[in-house]
Amino acid sequence: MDEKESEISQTREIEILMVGLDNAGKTELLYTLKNGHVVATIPTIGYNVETIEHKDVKYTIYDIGGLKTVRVLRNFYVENKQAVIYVVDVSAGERFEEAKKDLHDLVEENSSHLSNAVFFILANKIDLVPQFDVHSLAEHLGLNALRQKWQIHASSAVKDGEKLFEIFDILNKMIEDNNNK
Ligand SMILES: Nc1nc2c(ncn2[C@@H]2O[C@H](COP(=O)(O)OP(=O)(O)OP(=O)(O)O)[C@@H](O)[C@H]2O)c(=O)[nH]1
Ligand SMILES: [Mg+2]
Repeated sequence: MDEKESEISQTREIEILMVGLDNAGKTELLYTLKNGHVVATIPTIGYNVETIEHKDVKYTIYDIGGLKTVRVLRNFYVENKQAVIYVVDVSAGERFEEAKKDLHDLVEENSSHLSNAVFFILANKIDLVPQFDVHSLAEHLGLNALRQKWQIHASSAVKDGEKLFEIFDILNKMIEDNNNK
């Protein structure tokens, strides 16, 4: 790698939209990643944005409040996002249908901006239901209907600690593969 190339790779930036229903655990995930420890959260009325550096890549994450009245805000932040992290509370099975509709609404309402984004579905709060089958969530959410690349992974924003950084490694690879397709 010559000097110029290495300069470019060091300043790589990835913008991520993080969405999902209220109480899914988005803000907990964001600040556990940012601060390295669990924080007390309150429902997000608006959004949070943080930049986190990991292995020479800067990830800027827009965490949009999921309450019904707040979530429309996301439509103002979809531009230039290479990835969407869609967070689902796996302990709230009664809300899977609502999450499915919400996810597909997001994609339909922003089809041009998100046409080349990758989708990272986080089956969060897995610590509360450790036996939960993540693949069944893919079916509940109708992920096979998505035209974009997607993956689904389990997480616990309160228990996983440093392991959460794997999200970035997987996302990075997904984005690279997507750009080279
Ligand atoms: N047990 C457990 N609790 C979690 C997990 N992630 C988040 N929580 C808790 O769930 C509650 C809601 O988390 P938030 O991060 O505020 O949820 P949110 O998705 O940002 O919600 P909105 O801001 O309303 O959209 C908080 O009490 C968190 O501590 C998890 O993985 N496991
Ligand atoms: Mg929040």
